[in-house]
Amino acid sequence: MNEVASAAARRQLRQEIRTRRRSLPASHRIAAADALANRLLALPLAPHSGYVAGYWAMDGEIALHAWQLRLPRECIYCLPVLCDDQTLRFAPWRSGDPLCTNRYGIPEPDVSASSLLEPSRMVMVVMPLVGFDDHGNRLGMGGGWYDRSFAFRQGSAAPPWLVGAAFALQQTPPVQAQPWDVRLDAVCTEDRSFKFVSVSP
Ligand SMILES: Nc1nc2c(c(=O)[nH]1)N(C=O)[C@@H](CNc1ccc(C(=O)N[C@@H](CCC(=O)O)C(=O)O)cc1)CN2
Ligand SMILES: Nc1ncnc2c1ncn2[C@@H]1O[C@H](COP(=O)(O)OP(=O)(O)OP(=O)(O)O)[C@@H](O)[C@H]1O
Repeated sequence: MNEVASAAARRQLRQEIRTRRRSLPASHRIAAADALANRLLALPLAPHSGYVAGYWAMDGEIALHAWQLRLPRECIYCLPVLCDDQTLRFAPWRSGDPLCTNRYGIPEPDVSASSLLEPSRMVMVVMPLVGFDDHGNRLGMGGGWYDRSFAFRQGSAAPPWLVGAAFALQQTPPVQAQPWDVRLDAVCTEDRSFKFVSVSP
């Protein structure tokens, strides 16, 4: 299959996938969030303790609430916070903790700057995405937030483990990696898990 290479092709692919994703029926979303949680918890790289990052689903993204609720007791669920240096930090968040909205209208923990955690503190990061291919390439919303925040993983091993979460319909033909792209270690959908690295026990 032809590689998706040009910026215009990526833009068009993003729009098509986002439109299809938004039109998924609620019944599928509910079952998919549950199946996703099972798959994320069953990954060989899934941690038993430490900080794990999720996201607040928007724009029809697959939801993480089932995973958050079923995490091992020693794992601390965190949400991303947009920072002025154009990278993400993370903050622990449980249902009921205060939230504010960021520039995209996405809720994020309402905490002081001093309690934000660096991306390198995470053991596992479940990343939102628009599209993914079977090599672990990720097409995001186009802001470069995750690539900038986890650029250090281009030259170093996990942790943090980087795991994409998506509906199966978000799989794309091979996407040409950009120089700044950070490859995913795994992708979980409601249907299957893709593992792009080997994990020693
Ligand atoms: N749930 C979730 N949280 C996330 C991300 C994500 O993809 N999903 N991000 C992943 O990086 C970061 C935010 N990045 C984003 C980048 C662009 C747009 C967006 O809506 N863009 C609009 C137009 C731009 C605008 O409104 O200013 C669009 O494309 O329609 C949203 C989030 C951090 N948090
Ligand atoms: N490590 C980096 N250093 C500097 N700029 C970067 C880096 N990573 C990405 N960018 C910038 O971000 C822009 C958007 O990148 P890209 O289209 O790959 O975003 P994305 O992965 O789709 O977005 P997101 O991570 O927000 O979902 C790029 O044009 C690039 O200029």
